[in-house]
Amino acid sequence: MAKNNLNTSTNTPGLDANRKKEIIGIIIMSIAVLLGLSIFSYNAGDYQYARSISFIDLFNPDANSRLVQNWLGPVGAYLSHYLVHSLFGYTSIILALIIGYHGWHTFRRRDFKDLGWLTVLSIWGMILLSTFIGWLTTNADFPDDSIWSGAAGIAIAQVLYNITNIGSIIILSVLMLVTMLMFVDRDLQKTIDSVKLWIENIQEKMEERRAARQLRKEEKAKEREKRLAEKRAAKAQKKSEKEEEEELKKQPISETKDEKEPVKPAPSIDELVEKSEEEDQKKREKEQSEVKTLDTRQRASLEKEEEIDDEEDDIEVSVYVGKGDEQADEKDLDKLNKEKAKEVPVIKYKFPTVDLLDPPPSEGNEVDLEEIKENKRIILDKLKRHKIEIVGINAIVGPTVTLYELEPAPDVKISKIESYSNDLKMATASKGLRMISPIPGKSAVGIEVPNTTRETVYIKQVLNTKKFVETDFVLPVAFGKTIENEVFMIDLTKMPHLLIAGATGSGKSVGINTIITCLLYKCHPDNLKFVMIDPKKIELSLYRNIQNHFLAMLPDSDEPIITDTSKAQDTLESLCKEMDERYDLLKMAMVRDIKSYNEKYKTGELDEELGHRHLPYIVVIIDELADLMMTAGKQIEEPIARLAQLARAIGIHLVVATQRPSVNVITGTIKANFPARIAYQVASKVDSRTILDQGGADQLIGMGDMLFNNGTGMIRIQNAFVSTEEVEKINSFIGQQAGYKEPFHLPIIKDDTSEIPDPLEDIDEYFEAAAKLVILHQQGSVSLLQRKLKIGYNRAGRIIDQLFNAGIVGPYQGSTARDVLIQDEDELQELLDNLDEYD
Ligand SMILES: Nc1ncnc2c1ncn2[C@@H]1O[C@H](COP(=O)(O)OP(=O)(O)OP(=O)(O)O)[C@@H](O)[C@H]1O
Repeated sequence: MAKNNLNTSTNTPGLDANRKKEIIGIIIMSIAVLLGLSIFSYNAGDYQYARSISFIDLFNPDANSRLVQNWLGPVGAYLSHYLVHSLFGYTSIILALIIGYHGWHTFRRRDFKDLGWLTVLSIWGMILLSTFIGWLTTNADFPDDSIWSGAAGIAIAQVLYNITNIGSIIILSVLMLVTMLMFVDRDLQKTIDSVKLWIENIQEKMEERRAARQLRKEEKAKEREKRLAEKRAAKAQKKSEKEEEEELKKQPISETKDEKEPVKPAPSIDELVEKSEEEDQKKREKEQSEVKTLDTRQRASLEKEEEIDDEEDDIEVSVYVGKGDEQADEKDLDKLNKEKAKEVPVIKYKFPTVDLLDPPPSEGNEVDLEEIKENKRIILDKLKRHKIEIVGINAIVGPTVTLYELEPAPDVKISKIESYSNDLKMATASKGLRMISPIPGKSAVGIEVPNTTRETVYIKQVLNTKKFVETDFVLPVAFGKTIENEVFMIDLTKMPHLLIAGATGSGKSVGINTIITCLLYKCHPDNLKFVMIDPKKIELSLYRNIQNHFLAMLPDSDEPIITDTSKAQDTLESLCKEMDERYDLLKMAMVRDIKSYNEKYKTGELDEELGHRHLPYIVVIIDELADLMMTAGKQIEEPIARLAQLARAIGIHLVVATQRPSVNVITGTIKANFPARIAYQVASKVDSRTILDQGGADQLIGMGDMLFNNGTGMIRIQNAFVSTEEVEKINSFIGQQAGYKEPFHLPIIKDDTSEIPDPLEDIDEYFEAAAKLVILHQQGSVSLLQRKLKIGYNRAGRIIDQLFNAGIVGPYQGSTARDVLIQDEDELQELLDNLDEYD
């Protein structure tokens, strides 16, 4: 539109906007050249002569103007005096270069977007350089009379020196270095990548050349052989003809001789070409079968939406949209959960109902065929320009991105397409463009281009699918939807720990809420406990409401959500102790994992007297590992690594998130023990590599766009969105129910170096009642206290320890209950009276 206006307003025929730009460009470049020449030919004495020239002198051929040596005469003398002498010395030449570059841009009608940054950086570089030289001139006897630095450079250097003394040269040097690096490239990673790419391209070209040379050599050799063979055949024929003649001469009446064995003719050029084509075909097939073996996952069933055929090119694009998983009936999950709750009579519990979740908007996202057509055109255009031929395109439309599967012509190297990913990114003007090369299982390259309008995946769409409702996973987590619109679900017991990273605002917290929500909708509080560590103090605070149902904590802690680093450390150590205890229990029960253990316990095969108990799964959520690592480092790293290494079989699973995926937060030890990793959008390729061991997460587009890597392959998922209101509703639904008397208690960590604790320190309020019970039953057993006092295993165990310390029961005796050392209540009273602190 603007262009049209411009054209109509210019009435001069032949001088359209573009031509004007070219003329202006040439004028600007000429000015730059003149300026450069005047600076280049600066002469210190010129200015005096130039000043003495009067107006009349300009018409006098013998006037002083003749004495001016500057190539641009008096005008040049003035210009160069101000620029070289008064301002920045010879470094002012940079000004001429900048002006010239602007002229060139105008002439080539290029975009000025990036030029602003370069101009500022160049001017800054000029001032810095002249100051640097000025410093050397004034402080290091640089052989110069300010021509190189100019008066301004010297003045700035002087001021800097007066302020920071010798520090000024260090400051200047560092600034110079940084400026130089910025000149090289604003994004150093990009530079390294492009240098790598460049080297790879050269290598590729050299290889191609070598192959071509080899081919030529082989062809020549074959030709030579062919010629030789022909010669030999001709010779042989001649010889045989001669022999025949001689024979005929010798036996003129004899019958015709036996037919001689024909000489094998040399292969023709056509045969050779055919043979080499066959060999190539075999090679290609072998390559393709190798690629196929990379496939790690099944493709979901896709529905073909449309076939777009453009008149401009003859390649049609087949558009596919995943069918999505079948939705369950609204009441299915609730019904199943009701049954499940009945099976666990320990407490009366109602699972959160599906209607607590917001219904997704009724209208789905339309597939934008125009957008697909446009992207296809851009991609093909770009590749065609680089002489890359594509023979087929599929577009798979996902909720956030569309995957274009490009099938290159047989002779095109897949790595060649990959090298143009930056070009394609610019051409499609997309924020994040990810390349998958090759697509596992296919000899095709994938290009993921973000959709202009993305579709939010709501948690209800994911939880209310048959896949989730009917799953028999123990700890099912349905993260969201894949590009094929499939619900992506894992069993945390199989994974078994998750490491999550993503820049701030990328959707980590929503992701953690999705994980917890999935588990709350599928697990009974008797089977699942959470340990929540939230140094940021806000994200997980909503879950305080469900502490008596689902949270596990240290008995002496008054905060169900751990926000303090030292408490976090204690809790992690306590979890290690719980892990060791669980291992002992599993060993005693002679089972290999928690599932078999709980089954055995349920059937009554395990004796409570020996400390056997039902073991709930424990999911430890750490939202912001960086905060903990910064303050406690090794003390936090060690228990996390231990748990991650060993806790899998005994039902303790870690979900650890951080917004700072640097190597001092995600250390080698932590990383090695978390094979399953999730990356939301991160700031750089380096961050992506820290979390996923490869790039890609830097190309994600935020708001729950994530990559999941379980060590065997990578998959892009749109995380399901669960709002804070939904989380609140679920929590208050559970929190309102009666639940257990207290949160699940983790074992107390005893300081090994300290003595046996004072028997009457932190005495339990049930101490006296417990003492009376064991005396009455003459049996010092934990399960007796658990049953009669309706308390948990840990607390009962602690009370037994206190009874032992007070001399009421005897020491631990393995499988049998402890002896009771007091005979009756009178004796007990006497003992209690003697314990003065207890009075
Ligand atoms: N799956 C999603 N679908 C749609 N929008 C989302 C999704 N996940 C996150 N968002 C949007 O992005 C915003 C930021 O998400 P979130 O708070 O989870 O980021 P974060 O990575 O936890 O950030 P921080 O580290 O600062 O807490 C949310 O308020 C929401 O609007």
